[in-house]
Amino acid sequence: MATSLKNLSQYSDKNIIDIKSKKFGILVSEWNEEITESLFSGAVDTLLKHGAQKENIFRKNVPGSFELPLAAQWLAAMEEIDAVICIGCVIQGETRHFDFICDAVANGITNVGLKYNKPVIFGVLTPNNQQQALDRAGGKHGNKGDEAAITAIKMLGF
Ligand SMILES: Nc1c(NC[C@H](O)[C@H](O)[C@H](O)CO)[nH]c(=O)[nH]c1=O
Ligand SMILES: CC(=O)[C@@H](O)COP(=O)(O)O
Repeated sequence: MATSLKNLSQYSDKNIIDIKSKKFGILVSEWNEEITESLFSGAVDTLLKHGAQKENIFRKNVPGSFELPLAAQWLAAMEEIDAVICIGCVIQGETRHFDFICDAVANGITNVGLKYNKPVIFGVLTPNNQQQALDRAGGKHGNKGDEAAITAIKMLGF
């Protein structure tokens, strides 16, 4: 289903586990900062809304989305981290650079979760333009950060 047909901030909150003791690493790409800060706020607000403790949410910045997989690996390797949320926004430019970054980031993040057997969430927007990004970072289509956070919570309750 296309995001335009669903709101990223609307989800079922049935069967949500107690996450008071859970520790979350959140990685935030500095590229497209206006967007990624909105995504980060959405993720944190959602975690806190469902009972996470502020002192159990650990933020680290990365230069760009391409660095998310390596940083996710560093966090996932920490025994005390229960889940990692990767926040980024890769906006299509004039060249194929977009394709290479998006593929590398998606595959890299997937592999980290599989390697460390814990939720490593893809909270990365890959829009064609700035407006599509704004629409998904607290705009008319909701906030991808909300979706990433509730996904982490649900996976911890698997
Ligand atoms: N163009 C975007 C980038 N580019 C930077 C890369 O992510 C990476 O930091 C660089 O290639 C050095 O390894 N990153 C984004 O997150 N979003 C973009 O739109
Ligand atoms: C996704 C990117 O790296 C992109 O913003 C770079 O832009 P361009 O393809 O015009 O160099």
